[in-house]
Amino acid sequence: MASTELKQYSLAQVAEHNKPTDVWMVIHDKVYDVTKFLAEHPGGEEVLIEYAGKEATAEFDDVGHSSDAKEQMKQFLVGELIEADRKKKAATGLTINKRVALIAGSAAAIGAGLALIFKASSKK
Ligand code: HEM
Repeated sequence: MASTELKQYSLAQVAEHNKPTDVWMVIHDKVYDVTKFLAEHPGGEEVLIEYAGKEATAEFDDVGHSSDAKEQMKQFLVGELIEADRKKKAATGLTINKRVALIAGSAAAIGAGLALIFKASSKK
């Protein structure tokens, strides 16, 4: 797998790169060193510095970055987050499980409701 070739970093290690002269950040569990990109970022260097050493996935996605931007960021990839620190993924997994549970629960409730209606109407 390609991802196993990437260097593994913890959030604590990424957090050490939190100065305007040394900016790392986490986007979708990947670790980026955007220090050399600061001055070129069309969205300005301030936002990148603000997220120096931090998780910036939600903010990156909120901007609705173009596919060009996503292509460009590959140049700054230095590694990926260690499995234990990938909170976002675990949370998404839970959300999907919850959704499935909700749908299954609703289906059961509708089924039970229909059964009651049938029972009631067959008594008449
Ligand atoms: C490696 C990481 C990043 C790359 C390569 C990147 C690249 C780009 C590019 C190419 C644009 C121009 C518009 C587009 O093509 O979508 C842009 C705009 C922008 N970016 Fe980023 N970006 C990165 C990270 C971030 C992060 C972490 C934030 C916020 C915390 C951010 C905030 C913005 C904003 C606010 C704009 C301006 C949008 C506008 O003016 O409409 N970017 N970025």
